Amino acid sequence: MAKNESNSDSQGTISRRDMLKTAGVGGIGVLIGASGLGGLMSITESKASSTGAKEVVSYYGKHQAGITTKTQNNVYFIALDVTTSKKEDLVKLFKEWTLAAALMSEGKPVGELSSNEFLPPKDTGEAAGLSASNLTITFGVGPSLFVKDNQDRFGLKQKQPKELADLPKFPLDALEEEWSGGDLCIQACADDLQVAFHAVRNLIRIARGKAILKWAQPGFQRTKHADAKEGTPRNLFGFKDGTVNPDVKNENQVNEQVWVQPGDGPNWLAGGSYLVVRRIQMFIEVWDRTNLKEQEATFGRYRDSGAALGQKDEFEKLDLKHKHANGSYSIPGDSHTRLSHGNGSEQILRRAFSYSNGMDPKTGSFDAGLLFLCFQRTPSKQFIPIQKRLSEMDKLNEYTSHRGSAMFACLPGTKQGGFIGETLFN
Ligand SMILES: C=CC1=C(C)c2cc3[nH]c(cc4nc(cc5[nH]c(cc1n2)c(C)c5CCC(=O)O)C(CCC(=O)O)=C4C)c(C)c3C=C
Ligand SMILES: [Fe+2]
Repeated sequence: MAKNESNSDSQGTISRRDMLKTAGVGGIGVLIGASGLGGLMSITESKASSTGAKEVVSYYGKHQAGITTKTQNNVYFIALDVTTSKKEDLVKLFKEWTLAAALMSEGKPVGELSSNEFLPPKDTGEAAGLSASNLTITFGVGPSLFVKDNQDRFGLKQKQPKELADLPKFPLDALEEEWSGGDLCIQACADDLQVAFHAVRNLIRIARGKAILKWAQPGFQRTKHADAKEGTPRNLFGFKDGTVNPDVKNENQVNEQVWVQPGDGPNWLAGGSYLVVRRIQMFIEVWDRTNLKEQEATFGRYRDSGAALGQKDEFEKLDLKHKHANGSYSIPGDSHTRLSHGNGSEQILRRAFSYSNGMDPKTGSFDAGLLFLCFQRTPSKQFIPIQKRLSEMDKLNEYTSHRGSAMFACLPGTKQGGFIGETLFN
């Protein structure tokens, strides 16, 4: 935050830094009583402000944030397993998560930072003084929340959409249980990794006794500081990744491709979206020994400009018929671009992030790759047919391995006073 900017936003809300000061950490020293956060919020909400909300993505709305939101620099993605067997615990959890997520999205702590020295603070504190950094928190439910080991765990079996099912096994899948599945998921995206981590950490803390972490994967893209022009980010193979995507500003397109529509399935999911996650390892050492011509033939695009082979501009409409003088196609038949595009009828909203988890102890190489996250209205007509084509003959498969996989239904959004999941649980 710039030195002369106020910490408060236009709604009279207050940042983590102001909250710290109010709580006495920054020196002002107001005692917070047993009324805790509720009391504190009533003090702070009346605070007027002169500047607009900075780096805040509004939490409440028809759809959850973090889907058509402009992609942030970082993600912290987690899958959880539910440990409670009581539906009312789940409802309570989603109510608490909603309030906490709304606060954190505004750059506020989830509870008082230091009101009682004999108790652990409600908020873990590492985001104190940090801006909201465009934090978005997106919640999803997996097929196993509905039925696990043939058990209708929470009386929700009748509400399970047909589309919310385990993905089929694709050729070359090398999936590991430790990176797959989950009853619930949380995608926290922010322009600051510490802010994203703080969000999931506090949400897991709130879930204590009700749900546990199953797997977690942070991811990154180039920062907006490093690329002031905010061009298409490059993946760890050095190629621009994210060029062709539905236009999130076009309401017709997102209704067609991304948001589940009333009548598509059970009504509780209308306004939500299906998320497919693939944790794809990329063999960067092998790639780095591959010549540029081969690399470009693998993607069917030029590394430098991102344009399709035989074409000039990154965003030019694909010309799959373009041929070399010798009559062969400029964009090879086994290239990632030709196969993922198909006949253009299937589209997904990709929101992928690179990851780098140090060294893979089994091989001594980097454990690095792509946390492939994509949103869609109907997985059986979007991700599944695309991935079927790719898994059968994509040249990229020589350099990648799908190690993790999961599917979630991201719930519709909610209004202030409501809670995420209300349409499913009520
Ligand atoms: C099943 C869906 C897809 C998987 C899995 C996937 C993996 C994957 N992709 C890249 C890099 C690039 N992908 C590009 C385009 C592209 N990829 C998919 C789908 C999957 N990719 C689609 C639908 C598209 C767009 C197709 C089109 O209509 O043109 C590109 C080209 C530039 C771009 O448009 O983003 C790159 C580069 C990697 C590295 C990867 C797995 C590690
Ligand atoms: Fe791709």
